[in-house]
Amino acid sequence: MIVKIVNKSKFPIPDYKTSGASGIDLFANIDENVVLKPMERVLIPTGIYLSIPEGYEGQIRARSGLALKYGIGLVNGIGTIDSDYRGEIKVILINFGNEEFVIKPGDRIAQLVFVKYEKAEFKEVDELDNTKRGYGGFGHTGI
Ligand SMILES: O=c1ccn([C@H]2C[C@H](O)[C@@H](COP(=O)(O)OP(=O)(O)OP(=O)(O)O)O2)c(=O)[nH]1
Ligand SMILES: [Mg+2]
Repeated sequence: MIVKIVNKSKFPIPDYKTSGASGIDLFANIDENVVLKPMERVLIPTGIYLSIPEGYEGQIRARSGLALKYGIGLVNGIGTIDSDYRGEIKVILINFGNEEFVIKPGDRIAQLVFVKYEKAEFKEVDELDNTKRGYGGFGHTGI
C-alpha cells in the first residue's frame, strides 16, 4: 500500500522501527520545548502531510511507554486521519500524569497505524432481528 507523503518537518520521514511494527512514530515538529501541565492538552504539529489510498484510514495512537511512565495520552482516544485529508497531521496530547511533561523538538509523541475500513450501506428496516442479548449492554452480563 503506497501512502504519498510531503515532509515539511525538520525531521526524517517516520519509519517502522522493527519489521513487525504496526505503527510509525510521529515526531513533534516544534521549535521549542512545550511544557504540558497535569490535565493540560495541546495540539502538536508533525510537519507531515499524507495522501492515504481510499479504503484505508490513519489511526493516531498513544505510545504505551509515554502513557505508563508519564501518563501521556490522546484526548481523542484514537485520532482519525481520513483518506481525503490533505492538511498537516497533528496530535492532540493530554497529560494524565501528576507532573509537568516536557515535549522536546523531535520527540516521538504518538504512532500512526494504517487500517483498512469498510464503508456501510444503510438499509432502513422497521425492526431488527432478535438476539439472546437483545437490548442488554453496559455490563448486562456482569462486570
Ligand atoms: O488526531 C487527529 C485527528 C484528526 N486529524 C485530522 C485528520 C482528519 O482527517 C481531520 C478531521 O478529523 P476528525 O474527523 O476526527 O475531526 P472532526 O472534528 O470531525 O473534523 P471534520 O469536521 O473536519 O471532519 O483532522 C489530525 O490531524 N489528528
Ligand atoms: Mg470528521
